[in-house]
Amino acid sequence: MTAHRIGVLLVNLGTPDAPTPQAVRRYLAEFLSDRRVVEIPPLVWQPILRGVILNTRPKKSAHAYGLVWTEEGSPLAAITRAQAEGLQARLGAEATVRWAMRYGNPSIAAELDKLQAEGCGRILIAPLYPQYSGATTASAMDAVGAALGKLRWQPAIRTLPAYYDDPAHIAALKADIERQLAALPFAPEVLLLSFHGMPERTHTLGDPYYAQCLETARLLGEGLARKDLRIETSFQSRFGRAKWLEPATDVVLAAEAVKGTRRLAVVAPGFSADCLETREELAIRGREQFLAAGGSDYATLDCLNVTDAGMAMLESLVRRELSGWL
Ligand SMILES: C=CC1=C(C)c2cc3[nH]c(cc4nc(cc5[nH]c(cc1n2)c(C)c5CCC(=O)O)C(CCC(=O)O)=C4C)c(C)c3C=C
Ligand SMILES: [Fe+2]
Ligand SMILES: [Fe+2]
Repeated sequence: MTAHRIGVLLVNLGTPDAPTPQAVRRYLAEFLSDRRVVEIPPLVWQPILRGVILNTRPKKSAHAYGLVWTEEGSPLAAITRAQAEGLQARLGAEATVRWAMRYGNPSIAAELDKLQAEGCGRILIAPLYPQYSGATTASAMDAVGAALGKLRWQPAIRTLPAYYDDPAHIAALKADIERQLAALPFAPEVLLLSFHGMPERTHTLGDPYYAQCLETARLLGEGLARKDLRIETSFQSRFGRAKWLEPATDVVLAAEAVKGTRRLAVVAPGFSADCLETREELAIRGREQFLAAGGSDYATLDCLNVTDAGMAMLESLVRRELSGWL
């Protein structure tokens, strides 16, 4: 085998194969059994997961997925695939680009196998999480490690570091958010930066995610600063009974409306691709929460997805990490 080619593997979280309770159950069972995600001893957690959560949540979540499902499948998978195709077009013959999901399909192990079969002896793993968390970035690398553990002949591996404060990332977000704000039919008084939350305990135990979200928010806030727009930060998607990072997005949306904010836009700079959390939780439920509390105009801005700004940023980060290989 000649293994001189360079491979790039884009990795995102994962998503069910279909918006059905059965498919969502399979996905949640894998996701929520990851000890990087739920840091409760398995002897305590597994009975709760199998006895309660997997009997109730799949039906509710499948309904939510059904509201945002596209002809190309789950938004997260469809957009990650499009990002891989876009990056492939930008890198041309210089590298082979594939994409994988940490949970569900296509799996990290299967895509690493394909890259090797295509002659890639050097592979850059690019977890598409701007902010590092053990629950996301490290978990993706655990899956890479597990796949490598089964190989006699391993490829050389590099990893794209978190890019929460990278000037190219902040500039791409700023340009894309300004473009979208200018196209809105109303002028928002508040721009809410909503990041996915996590248990506060995970932060206390030393996970850098919270600090990196706040730094992205600070840099982006400086970049977007103007007199007629107040920028706020919040954390969404609370799961389970433990205390999560605060302030919670749903609480902030209602509180803003109650204190008189009429026009609000929300954007999620912690997601590289739109997904259930943006298209359903923010765009549908968030809207209901804000309008029910007295708001009049609400918009959810898109993630960077496959915009020129987003793809140019991804290409520049990947080329930088491939230096010496390309
Ligand atoms: C962007 C970073 C993410 C962190 C940090 C994160 C932590 C985390 N998430 C859960 C529980 C759930 N998350 C769910 C969906 C989901 N989470 C992320 C990203 C992060 N999660 C994304 C991109 C998505 C969307 C997936 C999609 O298919 O579109 C879900 C599933 C949906 C549902 O049933 O509500 C759960 C559950 C925990 C416990 C956690 C802890 C650190
Ligand atoms: Fe999550
Ligand atoms: Fe959610």
